[in-house]
Amino acid sequence: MSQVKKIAVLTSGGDSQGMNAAVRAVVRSAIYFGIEVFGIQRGYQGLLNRDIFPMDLRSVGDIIQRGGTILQSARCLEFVKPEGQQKGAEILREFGIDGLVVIGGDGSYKGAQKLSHLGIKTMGLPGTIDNDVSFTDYTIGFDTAVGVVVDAVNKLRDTMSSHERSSIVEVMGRHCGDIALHAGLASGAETILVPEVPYDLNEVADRMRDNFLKGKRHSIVIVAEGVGKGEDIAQALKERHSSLDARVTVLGHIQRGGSPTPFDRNLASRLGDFAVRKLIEGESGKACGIIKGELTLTDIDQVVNTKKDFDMEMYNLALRLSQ
Ligand SMILES: Nc1ncnc2c1ncn2[C@@H]1O[C@H](COP(=O)(O)OP(=O)(O)OP(=O)(O)O)[C@@H](O)[C@H]1O
Ligand SMILES: O=P(O)(O)OC[C@H]1O[C@](O)(CO)[C@@H](O)[C@@H]1O
Ligand SMILES: [Mg+2]
Repeated sequence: MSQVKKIAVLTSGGDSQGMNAAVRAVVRSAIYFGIEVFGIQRGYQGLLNRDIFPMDLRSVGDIIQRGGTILQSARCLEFVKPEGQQKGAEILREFGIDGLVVIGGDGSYKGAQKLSHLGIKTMGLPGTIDNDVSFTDYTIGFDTAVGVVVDAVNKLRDTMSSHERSSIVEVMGRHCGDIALHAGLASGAETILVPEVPYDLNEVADRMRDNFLKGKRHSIVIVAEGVGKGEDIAQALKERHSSLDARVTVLGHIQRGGSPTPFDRNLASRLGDFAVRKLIEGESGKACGIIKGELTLTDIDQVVNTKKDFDMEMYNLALRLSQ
């Protein structure tokens, strides 16, 4: 018989497509295994505000296909402080909650780590478009966000080719170039600028000019926001070669919206159920992930202390194929 009788779930940090599918999976699996489930509104802020309510099977109906998060999300500064974390742990105890599932990114994981050190059984689920969480190949929302970027680049290509222009596309990913990399390879971008790889703007400008001379009719540059502003890059390129007619598109929060892809829905469903089953088995202070298709469990301490590797092979491939 499981020691876990009541669990809670929250979504934290920037929302991501598939968070709803993850919440649904947590709620429905918990109920299936005879566990009471509570939702916490607005992440750690809602926890501190005691915004905690029971969830049932119907409360997660009709959400698997919806972007955003029905639990809403927040960035809560109070929770970064030890007093906030202490208060959060006390509130969870007051509600009789024996396990907490935190769906969020690397920052949210740090909050879960702190709660776990305070004796709360926690499970992290990687929910962020950034794909910057270690010990998982993919985070929930990343695939959908990459799809949004690729769709936008497809459209930009049409008009850029007609006018023989360059398109500078600024994409999200605070400190991580994964959205830029995966969208860049999938959309055939000639240049991918990411925080993980140093670059020389003179070389980038020369390469773009040469590509036009070789007969290319457009040039796509994907810039991860961690590198700098697309507008500044465009200006710098034009200063090097005035022939480069570079136009900037900042995709912004559109990347965080829309219906999750089947990949994100399935990832979220598998991970949500896995988190519940692992809590029942007595696991705590862990992060759930997927590595080479297999669901994995890693100490959350290790996850928050490890920076995710950047895939240089994929980066070089993208450059090779876009000659
Ligand atoms: N060091 C920390 N200790 C405790 N809590 C933290 C810490 N860092 C972040 N958090 C909590 O997690 C929340 C979300 O973190 P953050 O804003 O970094 O987003 P995230 O979870 O990384 O998601 P994303 O990067 O996708 O927006 C913070 O607002 C804060 O409440
Ligand atoms: O929505 P906000 O708070 O402006 O945060 C934007 C940041 O959140 C992310 O979208 C991740 O959730 C980052 O890629 C981006 O830098
Ligand atoms: Mg983050």
